[in-house]
Amino acid sequence: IISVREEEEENGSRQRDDGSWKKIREREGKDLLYVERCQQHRWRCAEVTFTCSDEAVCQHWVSSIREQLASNTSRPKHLLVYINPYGGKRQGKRIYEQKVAPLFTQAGISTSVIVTEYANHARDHLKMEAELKKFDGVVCVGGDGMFSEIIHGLIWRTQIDCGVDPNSPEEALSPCSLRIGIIPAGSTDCICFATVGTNDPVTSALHIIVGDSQPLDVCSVHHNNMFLRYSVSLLGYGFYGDVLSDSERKRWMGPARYDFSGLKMFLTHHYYEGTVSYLPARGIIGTPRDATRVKTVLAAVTSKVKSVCLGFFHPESSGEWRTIRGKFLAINAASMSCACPRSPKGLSPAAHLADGTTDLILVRKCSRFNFLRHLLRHTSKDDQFDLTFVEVHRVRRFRFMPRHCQSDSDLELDLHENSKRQIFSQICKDHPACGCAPAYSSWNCDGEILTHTAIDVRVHCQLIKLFARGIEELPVFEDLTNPCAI
Ligand SMILES: CCCCCCCCCCCCC/C=C/[C@@H](O)[C@H](COP(=O)(O)O)NC(=O)CCCCCCCCCCCCCCC
Ligand SMILES: Nc1ncnc2c1ncn2[C@@H]1O[C@H](COP(=O)(O)OP(=O)(O)O)[C@@H](O)[C@H]1O
Ligand SMILES: [Ca+2]
Repeated sequence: IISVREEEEENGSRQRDDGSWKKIREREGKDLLYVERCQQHRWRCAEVTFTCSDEAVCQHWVSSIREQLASNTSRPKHLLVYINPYGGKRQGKRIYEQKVAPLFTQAGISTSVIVTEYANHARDHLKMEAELKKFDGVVCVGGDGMFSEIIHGLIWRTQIDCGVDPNSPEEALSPCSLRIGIIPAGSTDCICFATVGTNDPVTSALHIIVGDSQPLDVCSVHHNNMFLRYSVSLLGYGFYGDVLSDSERKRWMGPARYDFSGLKMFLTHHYYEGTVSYLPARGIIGTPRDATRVKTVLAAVTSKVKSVCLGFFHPESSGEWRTIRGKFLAINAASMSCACPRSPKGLSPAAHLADGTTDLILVRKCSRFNFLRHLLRHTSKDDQFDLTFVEVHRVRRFRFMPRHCQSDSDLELDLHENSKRQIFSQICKDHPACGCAPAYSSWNCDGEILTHTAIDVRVHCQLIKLFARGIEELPVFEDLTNPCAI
């Protein structure tokens, strides 16, 4: 139930929102607004009118429904809304005003709305000015970049308030208590799509109104013990880093810039050398190669319950660091599936939202034809990891070092090759058309470019919470309280 509304008209008929006329019965009716599930994870606000000849009974219904709604502590009552008017197709403000604000009003939610005036406005407002105590949640109207601003502000502020040093890579960060709602109005909107199942402003608004809660893992990214950024979706070096760098110069093209740059970078076919080391996740249920997708926190909780029962759940137990050196077309860390309309199953279809791990996907140097096979599998049912040049590991922590940054002793091992390369790189500078790979790519961190290439990444389990419930893949009326039923 979203809310209950009392009919005001006394006589005849009245016009509905859609223009049609509705007959008012003899007695006043009570409209009940409720959530209706539609296709493909979409939700809509539906309406049903109840009438009763006894006005006292009627009033009793209304007041008890209102009391129950008011006493529901998971539902937000005051929200702080940030709108990026320049994200995606620049429709953020219109989307919020036309589709979302009327629903919040209907549900009795009060809002404080800030339309951002410059990049990082929302982040800095949350970091320093916002009176967070007044609110039950934050709403982000924009794309993944705008969401990234919001979490940077909120996580930073929470650490300062809790006396935790946000710069230290070893520090356990304090979880943020305010939930975040995402109204999709960006270009990719993968964080919304992967946590709600669709990019639809009304559906997102309804998840906020009913007070859903979905914990989410956050990766912290450091360079030489210096904090760089947080990431919740994709950290991508090589292909996705290059696509992002190239597409930033084509912002005027709107969301199509990614397809243009994607094609360009596919044809450019650069590979990068470096060393990846990682700490494999131990004691968790599931692997990135699981055919069955388990995305809802419910399923994650269920597997925890099962593993506790079986006695092998050790959240902190980790193995030894492992190291892989090579030439890569792409190094991707997906902390969630990264599903989006371009790839409805995402970069790592079985990634969990809230298990404290990220899926590290290494795509080694291969032919253009093979890389295309890998890319195309993101759009079909075929397994994108089932290729000899692709490997995937579920990890808690990883580091990357581009070859040119490696220590002297490492490089001495490669001395012979290195001197050859220096000669060739000079030739390449003189003849740029020779197609030799450049030394560095950049990291795409949730759609923002990182300033360093050598990074240390650590997953912080369930650091933030969203107004979402993961993608529902279970029959709606199954007994969700009984783990054995799932
Ligand atoms: C041939 C078709 C291949 C399709 C492969 C699609 C894989 C798509 C996986 C996308 C993962 C996206 C992860 C999310 C990243 C976002 O954080 C981030 C920021 O979003 P925002 O702008 O909303 O703020 N978005 C991005 O970095 C955009 C990544 C987009 C990648 C598009 C790649 C298109 C590839 C086209 C290759 C074409 C080859 C054709 C050969 C004939
Ligand atoms: N008022 C503003 N003017 C310019 N840039 C902004 C403004 N508000 C936010 N931004 C920045 O715009 C960038 C893109 O925002 P986003 O909402 O993710 O759209 P898109 O999905 O199209 O990239 C983000 O890096 C964000 O920091
Ligand atoms: Ca995860």
